Amino acid sequence: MTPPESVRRVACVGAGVIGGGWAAHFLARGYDVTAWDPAPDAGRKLRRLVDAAWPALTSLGLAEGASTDRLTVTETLEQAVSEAEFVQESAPEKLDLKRDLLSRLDAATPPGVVIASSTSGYPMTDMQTTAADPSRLVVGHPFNPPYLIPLVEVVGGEHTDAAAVSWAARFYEVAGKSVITMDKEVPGFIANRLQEALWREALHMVAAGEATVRDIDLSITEGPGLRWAVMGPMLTFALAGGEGGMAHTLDHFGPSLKSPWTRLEAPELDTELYDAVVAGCEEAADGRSVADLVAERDKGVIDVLRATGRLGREGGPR
Ligand SMILES: NC(=O)C1=CN([C@@H]2O[C@H](COP(=O)(O)OP(=O)(O)OC[C@H]3O[C@@H](n4cnc5c(N)ncnc54)[C@H](O)[C@@H]3O)[C@@H](O)[C@H]2O)C=CC1
Ligand SMILES: C[N+](C)(C)CC(=O)CC(=O)[O-]
Repeated sequence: MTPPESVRRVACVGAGVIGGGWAAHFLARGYDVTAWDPAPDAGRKLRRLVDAAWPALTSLGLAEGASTDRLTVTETLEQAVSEAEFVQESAPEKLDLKRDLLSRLDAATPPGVVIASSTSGYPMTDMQTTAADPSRLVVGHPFNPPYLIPLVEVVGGEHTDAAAVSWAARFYEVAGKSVITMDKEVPGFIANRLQEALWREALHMVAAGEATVRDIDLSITEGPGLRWAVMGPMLTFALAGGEGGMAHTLDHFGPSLKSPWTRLEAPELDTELYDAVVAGCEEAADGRSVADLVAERDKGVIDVLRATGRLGREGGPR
């Protein structure tokens, strides 16, 4: 198994929105990228996506030797992976298709090479059922576009070797990604469960004529979204408790979790959950006081407002 730090050749199988974004990311990080996709015009679309992303990636800073010339679009899947040291699968989100494809990739990829799926939510346990060597199959779930959004969620299936999960996590770090490695297989992983919960509520409100699509998006971009680029939902709500932190937030706003207006089944806010959330926020604060966190949040929000041209307009941020 090639050490993650020594990988030079990456294969991207499935080169649509996400596979193309992965190819752009790996190219910008200086890798040789081979890509295969069965669509007749996939190569042209892939090169168009990469060329469109390249100016932004150049402005962000390319790795030494990075070049779009290091992209090779192959005629067959087997050619794409024959010398790959890592494989990123980004085919359609269809379970049977992924099962068959991962088996094909397993058969065609040199032994010991980790194969990661971009799946948005399928457990690897459900996808690795027919592969001859399921031990090297992991989930490496990206966020669109992978060449700009750093997060990748890594998790194995029941038959995945723990070494493959840790290898993949390390490789993604070396390749410039922000990695969350999950110990438990949870459909939808972490971020999709969170953002799709919000999306479900938004769809309910549109269906009930309670909010327009425009107002739903504005409610985030002009509200919580500004904070979420700087601080996640837990620490953000800890600051809602002022000096009392998350403990006060839970005491003050916990009962509203059971409000009749919510459509989402709320967990029982029992002592175990209460203590876990409070302790988790204290750990995340990492010694920073509430005042430190408030200052950090406010600076970050101002930076985001400025970066998105919303600072200083008449009437303040809009
Ligand atoms: N679009 C998004 O925002 C995100 C998508 N994902 C995941 O990435 C994967 C790909 O999604 P998208 O890129 O959005 O879809 P897409 O439809 O843009 O691209 C899928 C590509 O797969 C190709 N393809 C079809 N059958 C194939 C096969 N048997 N083997 C290889 N390639 C095949 C298609 O020609 C197409 O180019 C899915 O698992 C999706 O859940 C993950 C994160 C975000
Ligand atoms: C819409 N989606 C479920 C495919 C989104 C993702 O999986 C991650 C993202 O890019 O938000």
